[in-house]
Amino acid sequence: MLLIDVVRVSEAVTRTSARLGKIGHLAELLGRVGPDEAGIAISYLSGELPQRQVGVGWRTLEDLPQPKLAATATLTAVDTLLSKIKAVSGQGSQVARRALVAELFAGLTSQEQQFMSRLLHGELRQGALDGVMIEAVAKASGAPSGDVRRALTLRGSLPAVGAAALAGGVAALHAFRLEVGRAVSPMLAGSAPNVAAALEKAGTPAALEWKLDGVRVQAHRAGSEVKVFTRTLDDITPQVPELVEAVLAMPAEDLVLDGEVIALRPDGRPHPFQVTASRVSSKTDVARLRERTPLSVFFFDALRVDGADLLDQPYAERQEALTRLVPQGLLTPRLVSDEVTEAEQFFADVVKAGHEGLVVKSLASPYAAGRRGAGWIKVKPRHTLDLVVLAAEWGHGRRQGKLSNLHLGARDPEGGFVMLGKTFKGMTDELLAWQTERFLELAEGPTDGWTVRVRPEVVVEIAFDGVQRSPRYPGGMALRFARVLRYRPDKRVEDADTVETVRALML
Ligand SMILES: Nc1ncnc2c1ncn2[C@@H]1O[C@H](COP(=O)(O)OP(=O)(O)OP(=O)(O)O)[C@@H](O)[C@H]1O
Repeated sequence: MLLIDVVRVSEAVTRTSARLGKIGHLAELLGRVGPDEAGIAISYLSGELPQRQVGVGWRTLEDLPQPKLAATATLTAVDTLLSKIKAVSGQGSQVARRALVAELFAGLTSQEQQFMSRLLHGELRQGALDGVMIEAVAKASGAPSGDVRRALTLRGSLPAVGAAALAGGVAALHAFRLEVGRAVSPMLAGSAPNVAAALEKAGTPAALEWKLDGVRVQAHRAGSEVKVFTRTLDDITPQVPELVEAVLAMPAEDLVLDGEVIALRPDGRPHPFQVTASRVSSKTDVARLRERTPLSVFFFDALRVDGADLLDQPYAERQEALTRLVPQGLLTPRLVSDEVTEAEQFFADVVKAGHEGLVVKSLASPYAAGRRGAGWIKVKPRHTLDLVVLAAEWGHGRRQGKLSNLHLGARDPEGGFVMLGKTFKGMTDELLAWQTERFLELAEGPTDGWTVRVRPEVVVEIAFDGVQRSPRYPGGMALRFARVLRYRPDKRVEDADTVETVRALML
């Protein structure tokens, strides 16, 4: 298939506002693409490269070669060149990479060049499109969309799942199983404003588990080999030797466990989140870092033990498997209770111990991989949301010349964002300087000299006192006393909280 076919469909999808219309355009193309190129087409249309990052910056794309007049580049040819670009590294790599980038762009028309530049910069990435793409794959392959979703949670890659569905239909989708060594999208938690509401949602008795503010980890073991993945399915095995050793010491050779790693101080209280995050992301000198900032491991779920998949088993049974396997000190502290006062006391204790709050879990719920399942509900003393910055206003007075007041949006699962309020609180001078620079880079559209609209790419963690009804904003609700806690460069826009999550917090 030619790249131009994909470019045209991508443009048609952007122009169409109706969901069904978007699905129709995508399904039509997927019905035509051959099995070898289906994965590439789905990647590009989702705004991603199969190679993820290829290391081409703006500088490399400053002066592009003359575009071709006729479109002849095939998806395969483009993909092969991108793989070559990614593979070039080491001495003199800049020059070699530039030459390959020039070769790639010299084969494209100007319409394709524009598409490819935006693709390389991640500007076409839209998490909201995932749902649409799942429906399109279902439509083009004749498989139910539920089957596409399930395979996706087990494989985590829409291009791989989509290509399989298009080639082999339902049967190919059913062949996706939990595999040791291949990361599964982790189950996520919904929210409740307090412990009583969480218990009501989960159904009693429910399990109350400490919510540790560390880094989510999924550990896989096959024989003597262990692999560890993050919430975004990145392999971090070399960075977390403590976890690898803990898993190797367990009496099962075939397992997949879910948990959290966190850096604790000698007195057992947690370090600030950044300390754990930076320890986990540091790749060099791990042995020395480990001495200075050891990681503690807490497991809270078992997805597979000795050949048995537990994903569809109720929480209570998965816990039994977990407690048989994992030493007491490595289990996340928990309490099973059906009493609000007891549960509130447990919540107060965990917060006093310096931790984030609780995750309240329904004893009957299966492991809803990749979903914000109703079976897990988080409760924190301070409400926080991960929101997307939609615009920023120039400050005045001491903040003259700085972009200050942020317009905050929650993700609409149907696409786009719903504005929930503004805040200029919680910003240090350093943060103001950083955000001014960042948002000017992301500025788009006309400005009234006051408000700068920005591409919705930055996720910020906001603390607030509650959600109230408000006719002023399109979602009919607004945050009370919103303030900035920190930016979340570790989160993608697709990971930001949705309007539904916010609605669940309205009292
Ligand atoms: N006992 C626990 N059970 C489940 N998740 C836990 C637990 N303790 C800590 N966590 C962490 O909390 C997260 C669950 O909340 P959620 O699914 O909303 O993720 P999140 O968006 O990263 O939330 P937050 O920013 O509030 O940590 C998990 O991803 C995990 O990292």
